[in-house]
Amino acid sequence: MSNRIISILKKRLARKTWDNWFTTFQVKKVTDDKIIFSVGNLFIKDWLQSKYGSVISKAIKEAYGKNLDYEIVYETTEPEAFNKSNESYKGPLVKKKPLLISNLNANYTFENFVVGPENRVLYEVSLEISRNPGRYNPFFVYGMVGLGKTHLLQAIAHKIMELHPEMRVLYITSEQFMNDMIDSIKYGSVRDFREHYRKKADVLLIDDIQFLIGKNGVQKELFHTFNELYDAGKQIVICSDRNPEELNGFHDRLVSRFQMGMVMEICPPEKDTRFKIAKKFAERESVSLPDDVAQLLADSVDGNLRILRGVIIKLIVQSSINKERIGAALTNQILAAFNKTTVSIKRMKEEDLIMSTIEAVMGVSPEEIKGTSRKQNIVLSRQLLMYILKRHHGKSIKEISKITGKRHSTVIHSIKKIEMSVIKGNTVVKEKLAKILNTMATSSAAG
Ligand SMILES: Nc1ncnc2c1ncn2[C@@H]1O[C@H](COP(=O)(O)OP(=O)(O)OP(=O)(O)O)[C@@H](O)[C@H]1O
Repeated sequence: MSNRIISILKKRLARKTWDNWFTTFQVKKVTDDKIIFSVGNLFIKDWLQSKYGSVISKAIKEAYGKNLDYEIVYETTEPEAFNKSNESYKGPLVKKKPLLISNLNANYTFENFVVGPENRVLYEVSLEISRNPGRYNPFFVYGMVGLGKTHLLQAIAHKIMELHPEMRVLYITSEQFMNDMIDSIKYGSVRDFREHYRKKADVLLIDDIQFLIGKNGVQKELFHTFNELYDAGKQIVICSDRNPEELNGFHDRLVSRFQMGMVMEICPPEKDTRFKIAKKFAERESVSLPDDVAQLLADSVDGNLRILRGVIIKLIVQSSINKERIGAALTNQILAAFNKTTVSIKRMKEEDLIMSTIEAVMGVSPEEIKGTSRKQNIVLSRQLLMYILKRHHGKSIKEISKITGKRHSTVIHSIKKIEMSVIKGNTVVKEKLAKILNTMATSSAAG
């Protein structure tokens, strides 16, 4: 009979709804007058009760031929952590004046976030988190590059500040967290660093967590920060380019913390949504985009929305310089130029892209990098390549050794050398590294 309720529900609900909300839903116990269901996540329990209560009641009636009460319970794999957090949460701990302790992009709001069917649930959940910070913890959003993760994170931050002005909201990238940690070690201010992250924020939003892959020391620090905030019932929101299980090289205990709350994927926008997003991008620049142009863009550019935005910005700039109307002709021209660059970038292997960027920034060719010269600039370029391959692209020592033709011990030594330079605050190395990474990010985003 219990299987029957599950199959009735499956039939009544859309596939996407089932996948989003009901995959952990099970019949736990049936008594004469009550059915107890269990789910694997606290947020889902509340969400099902408030949004799908009547569907569940109807399924019970269909299965048993009568109305029966039901209850949904949450079965945790980490009972202590969850219970502790719920008991201890009694609203924001720091009741102070509205205080923004991070820089947010004013455009990244819910109002500017175009919602299509592919991301409606994610949008609703994000709003719900903003209304009840600390209740559904943590909230983990993952998805491919340029799909709006940062936008959504910051929209949550904006909304929480609007609805709960007493809360202190801290938005950071994980790279910033790492740099702050390194600086605090360097300047002997670890206590201040911990105070800042563990005590001052009521809401912590961390962008691009995948940046910490392989960075064990920073992960350890983050783990303690996470636990302290979590135990105090403070909201944690995290985003990443991959789901928690795919965060290879992350401590298991951190991954399991990420999985304790709500994990949701941000999906690529469908064509109709891209049309609306194109209009919104132009509107953000105070320009009205004709429908035929928005349609052409929605048909031509999919995936990374930063490319769509890049095309629209170019379109606006070109039309203003040339005093030319924004129409299909100009749009096609700009699209063609964009396609050339993005296609050639896509065709490149990541190591070739890094090497060509190093060549542009350092003036050292791939042949010189793979060669045996001990010239200072060439050695530094070689070490930077190995460091980026390891720390930013998760390549193994073996793979890096194959790409560069260098021995394992040389690869390990080179990576350590750059790491130490960053920790010690060597400005030349830090600046070159930042320039290479920024150049790569810009070229892969927009060509
Ligand atoms: N649904 C949306 N509606 C309106 N604008 C959007 C939407 N999704 C993304 N954008 C815009 O697309 C651009 C890229 O989004 P964003 O930087 O948030 O992507 P991301 O997923 O964080 O990328 P990355 O993985 O590189 O960090 C931003 O200008 C953002 O405002």
